[in-house]
Order: sequence, then C-alpha cells, then structure tokens
Amino acid sequence: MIDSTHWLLTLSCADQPGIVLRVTGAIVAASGNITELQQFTSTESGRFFMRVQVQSGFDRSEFERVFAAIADDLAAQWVLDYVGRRRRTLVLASKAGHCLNDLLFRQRSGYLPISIPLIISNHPDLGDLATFYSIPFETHQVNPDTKAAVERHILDVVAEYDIELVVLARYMQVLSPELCAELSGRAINIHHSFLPGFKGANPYRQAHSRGVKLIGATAHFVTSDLDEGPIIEQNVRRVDHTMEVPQLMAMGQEQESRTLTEAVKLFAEHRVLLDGARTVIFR
Ligand SMILES: Nc1nc2c(c(=O)[nH]1)N[C@@H](CN(C=O)c1ccc(C(=O)N[C@@H](CCC(=O)O)C(=O)O)cc1)CN2
Repeated sequence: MIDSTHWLLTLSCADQPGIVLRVTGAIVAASGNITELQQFTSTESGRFFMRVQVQSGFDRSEFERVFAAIADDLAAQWVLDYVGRRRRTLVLASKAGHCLNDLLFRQRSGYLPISIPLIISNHPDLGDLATFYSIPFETHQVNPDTKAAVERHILDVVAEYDIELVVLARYMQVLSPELCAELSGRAINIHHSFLPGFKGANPYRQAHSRGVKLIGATAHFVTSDLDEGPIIEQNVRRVDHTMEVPQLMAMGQEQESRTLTEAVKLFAEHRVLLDGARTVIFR
C-alpha cells in the first residue's frame, strides 16, 4: 500500500557548493521532514547525485512550485515519486525460467515494488509459470524475418502500458540499436557471468575452458554494445575443477536470479542513478 505522505526525490546536476542546502530548504519550506538522505559527488564526471526520502505533511505541489526554479538554476535532472509505488514493468524471457520465477515470486510477496502487466517471450516454455502468477504471457518467435516486427510490438506495449522498466530475464535475443535507444536507462539485463569477463551467449562454457575459480552474474543497463551497459549489481560464488559446464550453469542460477531481483528492486526504488558509463547506487 502506497503511503501518500512518504515521498522520494532524486537529483543529479553539475556539482557546486550549496546544493544540499537549497534542496533541503525547499523540502522544509514545503513542510517536509527528511527521513533518509544520501549524496555523492563523482570526481570523474564532476556531477553531484542525491536521493532524499521525505515524510509527513509534505505538500507536493508547493514543493514543485518552490523546487522547479532551483532545479532550473542547477540544470538538474530530478524525479519526485511516492516511496513504494509499484513501477510498471515489462518482462522479456526465453526458455530459462529461474530469473523470471524469482521476479514473479518477489513481486507477489511485495518485496519487489513492481507491477507486471505482461510477459513477452520468444518461446512458449514459460507460459505455465506466468499463468500460475496470473500474468498475461505472449509468445513471439524471433528470427531475422520477424525481429523488427517483434521489436515494434515491444515498443507498442511499452507505450500502451506506460512501461517504466523493461527487464530481460535471460532473454536470449540481442536487441537492435534502435530499440536500445528507445529503452535507454530503463532496460535491465542479467548476464550470466562476472563482467567484464565472458561476454556473449555461452559464458559458462567460456568459464569452464578458462578454469576460473569464481563464477558470477551481472545486472546491467541494456545498450547496443552487447554486455557493455552500466553495471547495477554483481554477485559471485566459488567453484572448482571438479565442476563441468552443466554444474556451473546450475550453480550460477542462484547468482543470476538474486542479482537481477536486487537490481530491479534498486531501480524500482529510484536508488540507481546513471553517471555516464557508470552507476551511482544509493542502497
Ligand atoms: N542490445 C543488447 N541486447 C541484449 C543484451 C545486451 O547487452 N545488449 N544482453 C542480452 C543477454 N545476453 C547476455 O547476457 C545475450 C543473449 C543472446 C546472445 C546471442 O548471441 N543471441 C543470438 C541468438 C541466440 C538464440 O537464439 O538462442 C542472437 O541474438 O543472434 C548474446 C548475449 C540480451 N540482449
């Protein structure tokens, strides 16, 4: 249940003295009580990042009236939203169901503040899982002849449901540069390796051949450069020489599902801010 008296504000702008004073002053002027505040200045980009949670008696319209001028003066990018509002999320999947299953369970349990109006897949395999959670499921075969039409449909769905986030839950098709541009900053993929190692469709086979002692998973924003997008979350686990590729794949599933779920939660709570090719994460 959304607490309409509990708000969050995120902001990013070129760093300069006095930003925190001006932002908190506007919040107080709007009768707000700050319950959480995090900030960071990137020495690399020179940009300032801030996330504030505000409670009690906060007059949104008054705040926006006061803050809009400050934001213009700072040339800031900012977002104001309710704490806990469920973000409208489209999920793309293929045959592997472990990441989708975790997302649906965590969404149903309330751990993940998202709503999923639709799941789109290029295989029918996960239809029963979607039905179990009462979420509509569409299958669209993807091959060189159908890819453009399927991607147009994805964009139509994004517009129809006013989608805020697209999650690639082991969706094994490479999105076109055009679709990546449309979904820039609002599409998250789970890659089944500890990036930047072992990019591509078969990272566990690459890991086995290399003889690594740790395997992992990486959740990142989707860009047209395959597996190169800004990283949001990563996890690893120890493996050894006795493990063949099927065991590595099985052991990696837990890392993949928890890494993707945590990345989606961080995004849904407005705790992920982009700083060029990097991310700022306010946990
Ligand atoms: N534009 C992007 N699209 C996708 C990304 C990305 O980073 N940028 N990540 C992938 C997921 N992925 C690895 O994490 C991955 C998926 C698929 C492939 C691949 O080579 N697919 C083949 C088809 C394979 C098949 O049909 O089974 C292909 O698309 O030709 C590489 C990496 C999701 N999309």
